[in-house]
Amino acid sequence: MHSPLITLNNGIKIAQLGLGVFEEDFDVSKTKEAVKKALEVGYRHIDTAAVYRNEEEVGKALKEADVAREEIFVTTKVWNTDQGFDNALKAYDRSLKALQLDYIDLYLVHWPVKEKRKDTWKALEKIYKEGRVRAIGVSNYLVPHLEELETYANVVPAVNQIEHTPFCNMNSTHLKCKQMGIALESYSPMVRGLKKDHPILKEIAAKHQRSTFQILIRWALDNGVITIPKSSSSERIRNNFEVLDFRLGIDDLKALSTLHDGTRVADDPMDYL
Ligand SMILES: NC(=O)c1ccc[n+]([C@@H]2O[C@H](COP(=O)([O-])OP(=O)(O)OC[C@H]3O[C@@H](n4cnc5c(N)ncnc54)[C@H](O)[C@@H]3O)[C@@H](O)[C@H]2O)c1
Ligand SMILES: OCCc1c[nH]c2ccccc12
Repeated sequence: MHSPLITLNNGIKIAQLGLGVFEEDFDVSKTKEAVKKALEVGYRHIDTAAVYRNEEEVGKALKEADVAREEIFVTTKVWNTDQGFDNALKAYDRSLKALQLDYIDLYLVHWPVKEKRKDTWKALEKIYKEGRVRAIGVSNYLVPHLEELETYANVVPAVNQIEHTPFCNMNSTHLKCKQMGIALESYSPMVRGLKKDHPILKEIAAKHQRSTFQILIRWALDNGVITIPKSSSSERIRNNFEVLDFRLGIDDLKALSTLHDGTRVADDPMDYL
């Protein structure tokens, strides 16, 4: 069974359910096998970043996997220390080489670094207009960042990747993205397990005979949001993908909409204003 596809604002399609490969301890030894396992299970969307220090491992997995390149959607990101026009151009070339790819499907500005984000976006527009990347986007852009981007962008981001979960719902950003035609992508969809025993989550999980992790992944999918749960465990990689044969009901979504408590696992993008 394959993930549903989302059509981005430039017409290209992305698998709505992907695999994230950020290891908090930067232990890249697990990445290659995790990506190969994910592709074997049916994932066709891999999310990495220059700062994850594992683009080489992702590239090896893509080479070794028995899946055609054109079937796989690969995202990577330009890190904060590589922002600015010339730096971002060089960073893209480094990522392309590390991944051993002829093109990247989606290239994101990792964080809206103040003073540099406009020039960084101009660099990504150059790469995109030259046809060297299939789509460009942003990450950790909230409404103020998007409103500022609207004043200088010639290309509308295809994706905005943010921390968006029932506990840290960025509904105002989601609405702004919809208004701009930007697809929303949720990172840390499982809140890194912090909320796995929440009573409302457990009640919904029991009703569907699923894990609370699967309920959190399904929440993103049923809200039309792209999501990229991370695991390097073969069993969990499979479990996280086994969410395509059920949906949450309106009562489940209403209950999950009451869970916002500000819990987040990443920095607050509002600190980047
Ligand atoms: N753009 C950004 O700034 C940004 C920030 C954070 C993460 N991301 C991306 O999003 C991806 C996912 O986010 P994340 O890794 O922060 O958190 P996540 O919510 O995907 O949770 C990952 C954690 O949950 C555990 N886990 C995974 N599946 C499980 C299961 N079935 N049962 C029990 N535990 C399970 C994993 O061991 C891992 O520790 C990252 O790998 C990265 O690609 C992007
Ligand atoms: O995309 C994940 C970004 C991130 C989260 N925690 C970090 C620590 C150091 C560098 C990058 C990150």
